This record gives sequence, C-alpha cells and structure tokens, in this order.
Amino acid sequence: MTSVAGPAPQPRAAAHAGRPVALEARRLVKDFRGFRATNEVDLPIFEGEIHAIIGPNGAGKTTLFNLLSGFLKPTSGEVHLFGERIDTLEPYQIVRRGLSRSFQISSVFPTLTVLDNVLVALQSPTALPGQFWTPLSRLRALTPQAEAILEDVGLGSAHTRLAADLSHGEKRQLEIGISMTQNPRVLLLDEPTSGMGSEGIHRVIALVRQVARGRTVVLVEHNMSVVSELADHITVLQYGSVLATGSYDEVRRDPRVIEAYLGEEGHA
Ligand SMILES: Nc1ncnc2c1ncn2[C@@H]1O[C@H](COP(=O)(O)OP(=O)(O)OP(=O)(O)O)[C@@H](O)[C@H]1O
Repeated sequence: MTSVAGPAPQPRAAAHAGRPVALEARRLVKDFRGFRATNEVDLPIFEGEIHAIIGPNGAGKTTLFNLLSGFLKPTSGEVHLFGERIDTLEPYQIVRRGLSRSFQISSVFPTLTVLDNVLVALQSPTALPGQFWTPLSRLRALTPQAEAILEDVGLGSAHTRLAADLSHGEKRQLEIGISMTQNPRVLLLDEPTSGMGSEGIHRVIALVRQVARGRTVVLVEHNMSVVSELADHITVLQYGSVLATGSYDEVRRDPRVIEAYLGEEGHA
C-alpha cells in the first residue's frame, strides 16, 4: 500500500519481511536561513534494496542525500546506519562505516588516467574528491584491485585513457567505480544517468543492477523509466516532505504524485 504523509510514513515492515534497516532518516529537518528544505523526513532504507528518491525540481532530493552522507548537518533529527547514529560524524567517518556516494558534479580528476583515478581513490581512506596523500608511484601495488573495479564498471579497456577524454556516460561509470573503491555496504548515487543518451542509460541501468548485488543502493533519479526498471522502492519528495512511498506501481497511481511530479514530467 502506498503510504502518504502527512507527518511520518510508517516503515513497511510487512513488505520487507524482517529485513534489517540499513540506513534511516528519523524526523530529519534542514533549514537554510529560515527556508525548510527537508521537513520531518522519516525514511527507512532496507538492506539489499534499490531505493529511488524522486520529486520535482527543488523538492529537496540533493539536500536529503547530503544529510544522509554527512555533507550537511541536520537542523534536527537523526540519521542511522545499521543502527548507529551517524549524523554527528564527519563524511570520512561515515564512509569508513560503509556508506559511499557518487556526486552529481563529476568528482574525477580529468588530467589523470582512468586507472590512476581509481588508484587514488583506493589509497584514500575516504574516496572523497580532492584527497591526495600518496605519490602515484607507490600505488602500483593496488593496480590489480583497480583493474577489477574498472572491469566491474565496464571500463576494462579504458585504463590508459585520460579521464578528460571519456564520454559523459563513461565519466559517470568511473564515478561509480570510484565510489566502489571503499566496497560500501550502502551506495548513494546522485542522478547516475543525468545527461546521458539512451545507450548510456542502458549501460548504467545494467551497472547499477550489478553493483547492487549484495549491497543497498539509494539513488536520486529524474528519469522515470530508469526508476521503474531499477527501484524496488520509491520515495517521492515534495517541498522537502515525503509525499508518498511504495513500489513504482503504487506511487504512479497516487493522485498526489501524479499531480506533483509524474504529471508535471509528462509520465504516468
Ligand atoms: N545551501 C543552500 N542554501 C539555501 N537554499 C538551499 C541550499 N541548498 C538547497 N537549497 C534550497 O533547498 C531546496 C531544495 O534543493 P535541492 O537541491 O535539495 O532540491 P532537489 O530536489 O535536489 O532539486 P533538483 O531536482 O533541481 O536537483 C531548493 O529550494 C533550494 O533552492
């Protein structure tokens, strides 16, 4: 059943048959100088699911992602990862506890090769952009691991290319590869298909399915056909609040969702 908020959607315990909650927002609020971008969001993400967060422009999707990954501190409320409170931690501490994210803005180093981008991320304890501490020459021992990751994300034959020369879609694949260097239990993907043509989109759908094996994936995504193909569970945001949550078929039938989002985008 689609649960519609009001204040707080109930966790769909029955639908998830005893699966533990991997990541959870509890009454999460974020105010920007009096403007409420995240409004009392309760959001349980169950272990092993692909959970899509959708909503019209400005609904608060990126803000919620930043709160979940520690890049923003909440005004009030809490975030828990496998039962541990993490909103009090720094992003690098959250990464160490098993949550990685990709960025909507490319986090690759354009002047490095594809392989070296992954090597840099592998040596970093956090895989956060902009962190160098080891000369590349000392990283070569990690090459087999980096090659395996590149194989997994479909860039097995692109090792020596400069990141700057990759297509837009290939850069997104590399970003996912960089996120995978920390072998996260929970992976947050911010608009993984943005700016892509249909061929790239199909590649990313297959890639997300592959990286989701054995882990939990949360994605912000505008493309509704991508959402319908990938997501086990969807949460719709509007004006910073949870408007509806459920399967694709459940939320697409919800009149409030059609009005707020699907109708606006021309999908139903
Ligand atoms: N640092 C900030 N300071 C002030 N307002 C902000 C800040 N970050 C976001 N906002 C506002 O919060 C609201 C939610 O923004 P957010 O980027 O989270 O939405 P979104 O759903 O990700 O949008 P889009 O789909 O366009 O990426 C918007 O009205 C935005 O202008």
